[in-house]
Amino acid sequence: MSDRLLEIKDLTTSFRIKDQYYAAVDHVSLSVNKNETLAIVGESGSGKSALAFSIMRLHNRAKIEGHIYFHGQDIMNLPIGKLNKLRGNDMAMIFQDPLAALNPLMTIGDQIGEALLLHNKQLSKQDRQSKVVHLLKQVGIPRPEYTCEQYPHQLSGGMRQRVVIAIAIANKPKLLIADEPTTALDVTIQAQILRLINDLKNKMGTGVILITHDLGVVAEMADRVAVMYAGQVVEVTNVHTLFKEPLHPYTRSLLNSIPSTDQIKDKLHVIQGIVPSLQKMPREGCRFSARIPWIDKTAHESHPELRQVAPGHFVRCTCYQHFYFPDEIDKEVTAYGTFRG
Ligand SMILES: Nc1ncnc2c1ncn2[C@@H]1O[C@H](COP(=O)(O)OP(=O)(O)OP(=O)(O)O)[C@@H](O)[C@H]1O
Repeated sequence: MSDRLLEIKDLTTSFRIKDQYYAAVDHVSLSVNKNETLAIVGESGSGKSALAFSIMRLHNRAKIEGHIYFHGQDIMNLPIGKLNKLRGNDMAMIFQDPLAALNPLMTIGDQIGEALLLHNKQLSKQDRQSKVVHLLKQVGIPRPEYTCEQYPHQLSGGMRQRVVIAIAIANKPKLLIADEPTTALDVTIQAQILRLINDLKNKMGTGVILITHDLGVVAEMADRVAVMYAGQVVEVTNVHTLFKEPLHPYTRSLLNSIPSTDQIKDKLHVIQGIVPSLQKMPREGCRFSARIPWIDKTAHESHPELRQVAPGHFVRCTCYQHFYFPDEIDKEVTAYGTFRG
């Protein structure tokens, strides 16, 4: 049997602004296997959350085109009843904002209990209660029986996020999408939550899509990484290659902008500019070219596609073959009195 759990083909998600639709996710194709963590990285506005919401089919106003195969079945046209059964059961999502994900009028115990009932309607009240307590313990809540009786507003941000995670993992989903799951948490809790997601993956064979800004988390958790920029995937490879031999200028810029202890850097690289807004996003040519203006225009393709450059390693646009950082020139100028042309 195939290990392929999720296959996204040519997915485009567009939002309507005034009278026009603009693609926030632009022809994205990606896959996730069982027992695999695919990290999705990229700056704010690159389309990571829009992609996650599209996979869960949670956008109600966006136009979504393409295919999403879950266990080989295209779920794009699944009726809402079947889709609801899939969500929260086989596919679950941990949202960035825990407060928005919880019902303010229900106790924590009832909310987790409701998620459990979705999977097993026959579950007795007693079994439900003990499973809720077990889940709360799993996510590191110190007094689970007490927390069961509390409402979301009575918990700290970190505690609420742990409850959201308890709900997401309640039915041992086959696919877990975690959108910045630990941003709101302090480092010790963060490590605990990440371990929990890893345990779920290793013990249950869960496929995980992990959206994060934190490349340290990527290094620790991911098997493969997809780098997104301006709605497109610009590089996909395994985690080892991503850190050792990144190719796309954007990936290299992201990696070069993080502090490192094992490499002495004169100064961290700052990526010039910002991800353009949907309306201002260039729709032709290399979308990253405006942020690396020192690279000759001829280095970019006019219709850059994601191409395989080594087994399992995909890169968009040939500009990676000509890319260098400006301070590399500075150093050469100082050292040799020459300018690389
Ligand atoms: N409902 C919406 N209506 C209009 N534009 C939207 C909507 N949701 C997202 N966008 C736009 O789509 C683009 C991608 O947003 P998205 O939230 O997916 O980025 P992201 O990479 O997840 O960023 P972050 O890391 O900040 O969450 C942005 O330009 C954003 O403003």
